[in-house]
Amino acid sequence: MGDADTVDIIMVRHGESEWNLKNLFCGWFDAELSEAGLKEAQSAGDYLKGSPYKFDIAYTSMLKRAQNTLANILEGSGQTNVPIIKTWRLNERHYGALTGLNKVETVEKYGADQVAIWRRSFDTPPPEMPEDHPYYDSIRNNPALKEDGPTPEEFPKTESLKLTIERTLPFWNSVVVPKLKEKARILIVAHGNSLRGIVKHLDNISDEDITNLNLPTGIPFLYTLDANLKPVVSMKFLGDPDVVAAAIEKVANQTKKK
Ligand SMILES: O=C(O)[C@H](O)COP(=O)(O)O
Repeated sequence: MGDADTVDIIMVRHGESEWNLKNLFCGWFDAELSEAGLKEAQSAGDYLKGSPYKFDIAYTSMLKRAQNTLANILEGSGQTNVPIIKTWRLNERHYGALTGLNKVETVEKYGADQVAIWRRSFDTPPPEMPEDHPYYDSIRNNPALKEDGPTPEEFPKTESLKLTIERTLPFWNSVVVPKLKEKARILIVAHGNSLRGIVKHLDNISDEDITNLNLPTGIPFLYTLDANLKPVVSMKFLGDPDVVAAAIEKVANQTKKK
């Protein structure tokens, strides 16, 4: 737990989605949680219920896999009264033309090195999503994005991690940072790559080293920040270390044949 000079923040990647289960590139497609993902969210809630962590406010994306993970965490930890702020700026990175493709099949078609660049490099985006792409309309016309979404000019057709960070950081700096400075107790439930961007920013991880970071689904992690919002505790996963390691490995290996 933080002390008088520090502040804690808990972050969680959403539980496994239906498209994670099918090993499809998801991005801005609004996939549901899988049964396993729902259970992950409920387990995270149970864990937090028995922990000292209580929240004053929660932030999440405009995508239901993150929103439903958050709802289950708050319900499981007995904190359903926590106000929730939703923003497109916490959405998963947009996977462009890869959206809906199977990750292993994409490796077979383009090679492991190219797919690794598209998944984990800092500034190389996947190919743009064309307007005749099977998922272009459902993404572009997602009603959730009418509540809070990019302007037509901002609406991405693909995103690198760099581009994702460029639209997440304005939210982090203008909304989250002032709350952290007030010592608010914050929970963020978002996505593998929008969270990789926040982690990169907090820990000042190099553009090269960030390629090695994979975040597991549904396992909360803690940052404890000093008065200058510099980490004194970085990415401390709140769960069994063996379970965490296996979950991270599972994400890394999604592009490998079973
Ligand atoms: O958007 C997706 O496909 C996943 O949520 C993240 O996929 P990745 O781990 O392949 O970046």
